[in-house]
Amino acid sequence: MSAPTSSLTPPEGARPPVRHPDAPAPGELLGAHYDQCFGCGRDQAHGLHLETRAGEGVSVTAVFTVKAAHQGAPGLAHGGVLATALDETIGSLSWVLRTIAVTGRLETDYVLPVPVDTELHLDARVTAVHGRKIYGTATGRIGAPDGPVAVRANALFIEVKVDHFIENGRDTEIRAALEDPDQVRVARAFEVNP
Ligand SMILES: CCCCC/C=C\C/C=C\C/C=C\C/C=C\CCCC(=O)SCCNC(=O)CCNC(=O)[C@H](O)C(C)(C)COP(=O)(O)OP(=O)(O)OC[C@H]1O[C@@H](n2cnc3c(N)ncnc32)[C@H](O)[C@@H]1OP(=O)(O)O
Repeated sequence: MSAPTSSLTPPEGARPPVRHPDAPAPGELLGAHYDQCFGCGRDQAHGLHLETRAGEGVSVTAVFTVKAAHQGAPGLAHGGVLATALDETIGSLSWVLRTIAVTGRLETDYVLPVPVDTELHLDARVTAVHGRKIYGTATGRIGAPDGPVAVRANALFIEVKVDHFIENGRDTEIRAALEDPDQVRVARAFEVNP
């Protein structure tokens, strides 16, 4: 029987990721890509408020503090919320690639329960790129960057243009985003590729 293949395994011909020359410096705090984003948005009252920083190479780190609103079982984080934190962290690699991409597939391993009030320290990196397909991986650790591994994910992101959002988003929010100079500046920053 041949080895199992997965859409999360980079195909032959995939290449290593390239850090964009204008990527934020390692350690630099990445802003929100959208103020209403459930993962990183500053104005999203119900969100995770992830604080993400650029790393070395094509990597990022993030911190997510688990709140009572994120519970699934008493005193423990909901698995879907943890998947969101992993998804958002991998998605933030967009800032380092300067490429807009959306999640096509996300596979999550839950290793340890994560209590409320935990600071979950996440790190993510791009492992390979093949055409519009971007392969990423992320790990979440409890309490510190070298704490015990609680969650892991592998993901396939697909590169899209800003038009993806303009064509698919609800009119009200798209109009507001296009009228917000800060939002337009963020979107433009991702459109310029060498
Ligand atoms: C003006 C407002 C602007 C606002 C935004 C501004 C800036 C944003 C900037 C930066 C973003 C920064 C950070 C983001 C951080 C976190 C966000 C979290 C990420 C998310 O939470 S994001 C939401 C969830 N996400 C979706 O909402 C996607 C829904 N979906 C689709 O919109 C389509 O489905 C799409 C576009 C994915 C593909 O559609 P498509 O037509 O363009 O391309 P196609 O189907 O041809 O796929 C091309 C190749 O990918 C392979 N492929 C595709 N899907 C696959 C799958 N699932 N599994 C395995 N392989 C797959 C195909 O097999 C083919 O492979 P091959 O080339 O080898 O044949």
